[in-house]
Amino acid sequence: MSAPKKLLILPGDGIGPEIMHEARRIMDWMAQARGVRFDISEDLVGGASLAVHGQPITQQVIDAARAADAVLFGSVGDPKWASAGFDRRPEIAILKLRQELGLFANLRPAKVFDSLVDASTLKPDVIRGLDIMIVRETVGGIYFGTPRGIETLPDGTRRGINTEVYTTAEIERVARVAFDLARKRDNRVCSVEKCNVMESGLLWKEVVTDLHAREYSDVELSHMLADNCAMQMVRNPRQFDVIVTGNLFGDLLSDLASMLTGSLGMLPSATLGAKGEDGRTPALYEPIHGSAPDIAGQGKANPLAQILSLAMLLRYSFDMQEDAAMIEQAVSNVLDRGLRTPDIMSAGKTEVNTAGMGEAVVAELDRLNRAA
Ligand SMILES: NC(=O)c1ccc[n+]([C@@H]2O[C@H](COP(=O)([O-])OP(=O)(O)OC[C@H]3O[C@@H](n4cnc5c(N)ncnc54)[C@H](O)[C@@H]3O)[C@@H](O)[C@H]2O)c1
Ligand SMILES: CC(C)[C@H](C(=O)O)[C@@H](O)C(=O)O
Ligand SMILES: [Mg+2]
Repeated sequence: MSAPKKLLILPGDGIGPEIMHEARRIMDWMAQARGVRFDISEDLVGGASLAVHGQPITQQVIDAARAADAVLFGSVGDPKWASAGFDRRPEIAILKLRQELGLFANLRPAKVFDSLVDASTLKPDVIRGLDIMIVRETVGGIYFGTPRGIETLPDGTRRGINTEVYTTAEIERVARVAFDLARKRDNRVCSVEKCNVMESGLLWKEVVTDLHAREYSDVELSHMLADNCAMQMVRNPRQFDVIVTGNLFGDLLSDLASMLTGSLGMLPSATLGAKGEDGRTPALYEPIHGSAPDIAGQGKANPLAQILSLAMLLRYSFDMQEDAAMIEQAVSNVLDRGLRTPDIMSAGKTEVNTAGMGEAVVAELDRLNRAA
């Protein structure tokens, strides 16, 4: 029998530990009801790590993430550390993990569950059946380009600097992920940049166009300026299948896309690296939202993005298609039955707290498992 898969769990800050608790509930159920064995370890990141180790992520955690078959991440960020200095931000934990593990392709699917069409602030007719995949580049662009920093000018005023940098290789590898995904979906990619203003955007467009002509001419390719894309996503989001874009635009567009599905608390993500010589693909799974300090500790957080991130982990890293599909089905059924955390609550539905939603998903999994 092969060794159990190594799973590193990093709950983080704010609502992170609360929603991770519900994902763990699912893992416990899988072990007990389906005999699924994982080699699970858990560690500190973000403000939780700063409080104990004085740094947002330790080398030990980075090494453990590298050694794991997959990482399930919660969220980081805590206003307590706002004045601790830019080098001691909790958010460094996720940025460092992406960089150190080479996690360059962040897959952010925005799918509308039928029973949540009324939860979106957009009209049901606009979002019913929506299924978009945003592929966001996550180790380059303005997040990491140099020069960067804050400098004091001779006249005593200050200047903040960040630089958008993309190389051909960085653009090509993320575009390849988008084209490959499109082939398994509706076969359409929309590449998003601002080539009208930024040279890095111009290069982005050229590289994607060249790669398409060389290797992916069977896929329909379109290009869109990022500002127009934000508008089109609200006007007519179903026009999109796969969107591929850089780090910052992808961050903004995916938060926007989450509201089409009803709530930021609904969107999971997978961030993948390049396959190594050992045949393993480094991967981290996390909700796209943050630590939500405004609702932390109140039992109000929606755990579904975290639970759906676990489903993505099972599908992409462990090839457990049946288990992943069963979790997604359980989530869908629970929503069909009218259970809602406050962020997706509407008239006539039943409000539950974070634990209530997790328990309901487990009960539904149990029902589906017995019926199978
Ligand atoms: N990957 C990450 O760990 C990550 C992602 C985004 C933001 N952050 C960090 O999180 C902190 C808070 O940032 P923010 O407030 O701008 O963004 P946020 O995503 O934490 O919250 C934005 C809004 O959405 C709500 N929300 C988010 N997740 C929810 C959930 N699961 N259920 C119900 N409501 C939910 C929050 O209550 C809040 O009103 C900051 O420190 C930020 O840097 C971390
Ligand atoms: C916390 C922050 C560094 C992060 C990002 O900007 O990538 C977050 O907003 C996200 O979407 O994962
Ligand atoms: Mg974000």
